[in-house]
Amino acid sequence: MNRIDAVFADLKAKNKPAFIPFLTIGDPDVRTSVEIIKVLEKAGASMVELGVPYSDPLADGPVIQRSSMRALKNNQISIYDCLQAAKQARSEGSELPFILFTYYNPVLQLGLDKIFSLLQDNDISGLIIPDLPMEEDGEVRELAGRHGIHLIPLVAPTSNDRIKRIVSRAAGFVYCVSSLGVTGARTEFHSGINEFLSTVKQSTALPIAVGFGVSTNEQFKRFSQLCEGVVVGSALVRQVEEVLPLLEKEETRTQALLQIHDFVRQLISD
Ligand SMILES: O=P(O)(O)OC[C@@H](O)[C@@H](O)c1c[nH]c2ccccc12
Repeated sequence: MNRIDAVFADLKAKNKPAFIPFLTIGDPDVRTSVEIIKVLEKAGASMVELGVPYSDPLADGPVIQRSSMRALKNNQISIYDCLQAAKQARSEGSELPFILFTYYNPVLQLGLDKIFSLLQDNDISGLIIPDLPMEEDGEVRELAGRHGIHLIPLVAPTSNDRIKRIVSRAAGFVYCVSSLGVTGARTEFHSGINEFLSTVKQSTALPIAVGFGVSTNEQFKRFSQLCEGVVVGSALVRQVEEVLPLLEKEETRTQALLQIHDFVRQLISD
């Protein structure tokens, strides 16, 4: 069974939501990303989106854009480095399912056949490509299925009559984008979000997760009532950005990691 399916089945039995953090790998470096993955697991993450930094992150707001630029400036992070981070976290005992989160261009540069054998060899359970439209995802979907990797689609409040077609080809879970625009913490969401989430829910037997803008415990709890999972990226990446000065010095790294841990604990507490 794919690790993602096992985690959602386990959480369903416990009637608990999945907490799915997004992390830009290589910000500030791969070693730190591995340590943050372990902190996320201890703090209660159900699975992790491993963000491949990209020079033209069209769907990202300023926090993740800055994070990607830091990762690329410091280390020229590639998909290989992200897989290395997953492998290292695994070797240090992480049981989390990993979802590789990448724009389409780095995938094309690596080559479709190559990437899926890499994902399989590195025990990656899912793949999200935000700029791969359903109309062009045939080959990717076929390869993903053949390698046991879940290709997780995004649906937006404006997807309307495309929702059924998108979710009919989904695997793992359906990623519901809460608002229009780019990633980034928000105080309010798309006006029809409750109806949107229930429409998606009724269109699939798969778990659904919501993302975009979640940054408070109140928002996490609100969406946990409507979905099986909640994705948080920018608010977490902002925490990493805030503790960068502490991460740079060995004597304050533990304090930095603890700050990230405590942020997550308060974000997802019942
Ligand atoms: O950052 P937010 O607002 O918490 O949203 C999650 C998001 O970070 C993550 O899933 C993501 C990062 N980059 C993206 C681009 C498109 C869609 C989703 C994403």
